Amino acid sequence: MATILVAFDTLDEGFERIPSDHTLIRPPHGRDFTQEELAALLPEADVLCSVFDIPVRADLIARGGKLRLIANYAVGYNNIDIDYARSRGITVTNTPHSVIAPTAELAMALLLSCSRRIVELDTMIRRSPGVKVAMGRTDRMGLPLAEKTLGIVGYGNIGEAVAMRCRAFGMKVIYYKRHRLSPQEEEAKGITYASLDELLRASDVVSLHTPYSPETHHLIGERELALMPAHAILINTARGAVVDEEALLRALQQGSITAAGLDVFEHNDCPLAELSSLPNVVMTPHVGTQTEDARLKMNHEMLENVARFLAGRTDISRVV
Ligand SMILES: NC(=O)C1=CN([C@@H]2O[C@H](COP(=O)(O)OP(=O)(O)OC[C@H]3O[C@@H](n4cnc5c(N)ncnc54)[C@H](O)[C@@H]3O)[C@@H](O)[C@H]2O)C=CC1
Ligand SMILES: O=C(O)C(=O)[C@H](O)COP(=O)(O)O
Repeated sequence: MATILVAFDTLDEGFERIPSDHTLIRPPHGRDFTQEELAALLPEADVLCSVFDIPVRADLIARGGKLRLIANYAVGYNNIDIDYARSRGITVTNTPHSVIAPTAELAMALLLSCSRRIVELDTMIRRSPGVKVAMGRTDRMGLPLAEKTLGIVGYGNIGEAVAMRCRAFGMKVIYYKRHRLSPQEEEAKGITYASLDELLRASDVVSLHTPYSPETHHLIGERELALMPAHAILINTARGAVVDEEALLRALQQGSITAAGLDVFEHNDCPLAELSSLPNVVMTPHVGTQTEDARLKMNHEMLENVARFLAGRTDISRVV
């Protein structure tokens, strides 16, 4: 029978999927296991349940002599040393289905907040409690979305869900990914391919949805930001280091793009301090999947992967 080490604090719902003859090791509610605790517990574990903000590096994995499965509670798995896991024959799974809609909804929330300057206007009202804020007819105008162009960088599950929502707002959608879709797929989805440079030049809104990898590190840097029109908006719900945050800060300060909506940040999800003083930035602290529904579904999806793997099934969300 297997020992399942759950590295992080999570809901209880979903654990009923694990047959009771397996041993579960979970941290006390309210906190995650530390790296030291994980290193001490791993030699006993057949399965490790991990999450995007707990690094699962080679030195930690190496402690798991019996480890057969790392089940990540996230679609992104850049917290795991995948090459080392592969070299050890350890399976890695993720939770691709439950994160799609909530993350796409957050991207829409950031987009609408930026395009209609919601946070800036809300702050104005709060600064003068009980006083009507006087707005000139042309003060603080927003960017309309209808008939504008959305550029999706990384057209996978979440990119597609954002594209679908933006099409409902009347936007034209162009996309960039490594492997272009077939003309039939493009036609069915109502999207047009562009190279990254073409997309950046042509888009009024750019929304990032690639995984983080050495290939996507600083995919959007100074050169790419300079290609975007001055009225354009950048949305990042992917991973912080897909964008060169220093370069983004300069672009926003200099007005070479209009606004940014950011859920993720380059340095361990801690935004550069200077971003906080810019009215044209809307920030959230990596909460793409922070809804009750998503948290439940992610738990179920992760634990279903564990239960199926332990039952010898291959119908799991396997990344390695
Ligand atoms: N802010 C949040 O809370 C959340 C963030 N995420 C992030 O969103 C990312 C995307 O998630 P999904 O859409 O589910 O993944 P996915 O695997 O369905 O789609 C990723 C897309 O990016 C493309 N891509 C990969 N490398 C590329 C490159 N170098 N250049 C251009 N395109 C490239 C792929 O071809 C694919 O179309 C995750 O990897 C994760 O980092 C996901 C969920 C929640
Ligand atoms: O799925 C991903 O990739 C994510 O970024 C996660 O949904 C974030 O989940 P938490 O770590 O906030 O539980």
